[in-house]
Amino acid sequence: MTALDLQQFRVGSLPTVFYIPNYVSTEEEQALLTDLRASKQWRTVSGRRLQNLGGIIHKQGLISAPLPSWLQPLVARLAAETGIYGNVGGDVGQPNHVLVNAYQPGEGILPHEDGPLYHPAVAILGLGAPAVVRFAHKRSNTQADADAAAMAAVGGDAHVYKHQLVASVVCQPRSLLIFRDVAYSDCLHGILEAAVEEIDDSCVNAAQAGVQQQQRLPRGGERISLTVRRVLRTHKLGIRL
Ligand SMILES: O=C(O)CCC(=O)C(=O)O
Ligand SMILES: [Fe+2]
Repeated sequence: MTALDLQQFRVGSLPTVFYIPNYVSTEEEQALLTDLRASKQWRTVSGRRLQNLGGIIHKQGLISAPLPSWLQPLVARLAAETGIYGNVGGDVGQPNHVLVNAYQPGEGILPHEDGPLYHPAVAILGLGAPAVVRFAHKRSNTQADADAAAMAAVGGDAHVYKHQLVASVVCQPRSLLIFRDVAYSDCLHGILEAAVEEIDDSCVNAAQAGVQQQQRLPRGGERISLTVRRVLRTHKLGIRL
């Protein structure tokens, strides 16, 4: 497998976001959806259905488990083609964890950062239905505290806390969203709890995703996404409990 020229898939000016339409074919999508739906690993966490494949993540790192065999070709292809998982001892870094999230129309994921447990780059494959991933600049605690204090001083709500939206990416089914650098380290990302997405001026990939600015995009059906990452510290389940 040869490396892709990622630069040709760069979208927007936020460092650094890439969008690759049709990363998998409709046949591959159907095969993945069939295996994902049949998996016994589904859990419900804070109202969202998810699967942890490759092991369970703890504050200390990953208690690793083998990735399912049907997922291994995709993960190997992602590592070789994107090269985003770094270099490990002279070899291309391999992702070791896949978080699978299922979203019905109207469901989303709150703005969050993926944090320091991972090599700071992530690839998200979207299947089944579209969604919009929005990036907002994280504000420093000092800045947020100063704003909250200023608010409180004038009798306002000290908890009002707005992140600044910097980019939104329409993730069509079968597409790959990759982000790293500032987008990984200094931004939050999330998906609105919307049944219909409003495409606004913050959209950085309207042409690549085949949508128009100001368009309304119905989420349409269930979206299943695969968040593919490399957890930096891993432990084998040999710990005596
Ligand atoms: O489903 C998505 O596109 C986003 C998932 C995500 O941000 C995560 O798993 O950390
Ligand atoms: Fe995330």
